[in-house]
Amino acid sequence: MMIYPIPSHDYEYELNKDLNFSAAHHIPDARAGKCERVHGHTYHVNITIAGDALDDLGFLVNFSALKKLIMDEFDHRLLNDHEAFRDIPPTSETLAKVIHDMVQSYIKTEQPNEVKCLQIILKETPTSYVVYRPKEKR
Ligand SMILES: Nc1nc2c(c(=O)[nH]1)N=C([C@H](O)[C@H](O)COP(=O)(O)OP(=O)(O)OP(=O)(O)O)CN2
Ligand SMILES: [Zn+2]
Repeated sequence: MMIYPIPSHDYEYELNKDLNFSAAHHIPDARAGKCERVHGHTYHVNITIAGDALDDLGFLVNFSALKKLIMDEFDHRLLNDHEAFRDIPPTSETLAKVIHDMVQSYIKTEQPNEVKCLQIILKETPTSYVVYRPKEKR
């Protein structure tokens, strides 16, 4: 089991959601070596959200809603076809930021309580992962 890096904050609540999705991608540049060819991964994502207030259900954010958001967008797709990767390849780094921005935009529009996505961990292979944290914490 992976031990996650922890973002520092002073919010009262912190939520973490793990999920997996399957997708294909390629990095269209010879410098990427074998990754220039289309290949697949079971991506593992860890989403960290924090806030001081819960909604009327007692949720910071619904775990299921977070999973659905990511699965609907990326599961069983070729990531290179996604509009977010029109100008930059779908690497672990770029995908982690895209997922962060999607989650932040979702909670801003759908959650009445003020919550923030503090960190995305994106694990592409058993030996490779990235951590994305937005600059400002609040
Ligand atoms: N900084 C990055 N480097 C690489 C990325 C990336 O997203 N960011 N991606 C790839 C490939 O897509 C590849 O799927 C993953 O590479 P790698 O970790 O080298 O995979 P291996 O299974 O071959 O690694 P082992 O060291 O044999 O476990 C490449 N680089
Ligand atoms: Zn890959």
